Amino acid sequence: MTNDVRIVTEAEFEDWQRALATGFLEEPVLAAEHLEARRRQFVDGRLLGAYDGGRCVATFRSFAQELTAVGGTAVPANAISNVTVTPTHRRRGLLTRMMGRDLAAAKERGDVVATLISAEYPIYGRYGFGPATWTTQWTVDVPRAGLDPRWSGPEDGGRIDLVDAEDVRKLGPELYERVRRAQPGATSRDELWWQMHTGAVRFGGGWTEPFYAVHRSASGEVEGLVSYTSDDNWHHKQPYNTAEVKRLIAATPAAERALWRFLCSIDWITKVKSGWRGPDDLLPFFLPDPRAAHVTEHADWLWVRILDVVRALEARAYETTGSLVLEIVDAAGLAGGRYLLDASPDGASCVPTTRDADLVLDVAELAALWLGDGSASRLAALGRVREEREGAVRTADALLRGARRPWCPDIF
Ligand SMILES: CC(=O)SCCNC(=O)CCNC(=O)[C@H](O)C(C)(C)COP(=O)(O)OP(=O)(O)OC[C@H]1O[C@@H](n2cnc3c(N)ncnc32)[C@H](O)[C@@H]1OP(=O)(O)O
Repeated sequence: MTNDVRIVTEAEFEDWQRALATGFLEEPVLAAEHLEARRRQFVDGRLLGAYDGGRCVATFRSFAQELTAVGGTAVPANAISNVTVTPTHRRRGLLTRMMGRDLAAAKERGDVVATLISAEYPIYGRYGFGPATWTTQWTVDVPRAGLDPRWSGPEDGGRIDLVDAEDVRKLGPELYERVRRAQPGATSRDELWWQMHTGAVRFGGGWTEPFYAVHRSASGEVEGLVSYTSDDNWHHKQPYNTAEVKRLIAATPAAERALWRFLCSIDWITKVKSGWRGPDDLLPFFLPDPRAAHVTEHADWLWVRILDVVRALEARAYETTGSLVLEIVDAAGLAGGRYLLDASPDGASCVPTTRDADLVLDVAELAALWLGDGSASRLAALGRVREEREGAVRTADALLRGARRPWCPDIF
């Protein structure tokens, strides 16, 4: 029997939510308060469900987002989340049908890309998504770092202040807007995000109220914000506690340095867990001994699916001048074709062309190249980019690679 895939009505939300919790192996029935909180996502989201005899057996949600391209332009993105298929209905093509429907709608609407954070690596490549940002977590062994134990605040006239959740909801959004517009790979946050991440709206159990600290520059401007928790490991002979960073954002390297320095100076704290950082984060090099920062995780993070090659390539910035004819293979028929990219630091044009291709690649490979992280040479070595004109791979690397690696600070 084929299951019906359709848009979920408000009256069906509770059943959809139960299916979602089941797919993510969470308690299937939510407390009324948490259900109401989650219902708020319904307002801004596009919810799909698959139904079997009136019961929801698969879930899918997408919502409007912005993604920062290389150079700082934010492009409209179709963010995908809450993808589940109930274990009794797996491997019958339900995800494929929901994805096909949602991506077609996003293309029709004019979104430039679709984005998601993938639960497992093998799921989304088949739909044209490629891993476009990576994340690294470090644990700092504070005594080993070689920092001056007498530190009592920034030396440059800046200051660190502990603040409350309410202050974070007031100060955070403006700071984050500044940060994400300068950070390729960063995605937008809405008001609900700030409420969820400061405890004002709770989706379920597992919330520990963090400490919040802001960094202000010498002129009083808020330039950095950190939320962190600490474990309860106090021992009367030898305190050894771990501070775990939930989120740390900074608009300047001075604010970034000061916040890490602050975390490493808190009495009793002997370890600082960094949370999800960009793979070329400055953290280890703020420490006199960078080896005190151990990598504990390194993994793919934001997956991107290019829906509109012309607008994607014209939206980003280029450090050098060059042209390339890219042949993009797209099995779903959403973005495939041959495109001539003419790029320079003054801007770029991208148009469909009948000229011979310089490089042939799948749309999934274009994602990382577009966001500045991919190496065309590496992809060519793996056989995922085919060079049709000698030197085209080198041109692609010179044109497309970003000066810093992209980073998406959020999970959604
Ligand atoms: C953005 C997010 O929300 S990420 C969260 C994703 N959700 C989860 O991980 C929750 C647990 N898993 C699930 O709910 C399901 O297994 C899903 C959603 C991953 C897949 O749903 P299904 O309906 O079974 O997928 P569908 O039948 O459409 O499969 C399509 C293809 O992908 C393959 N595939 C699906 N899931 C996986 C997987 N986890 N690993 C490898 N291959 C997979 C299928 O084998 C199939 O391949 P084929 O076309 O070669 O036959």
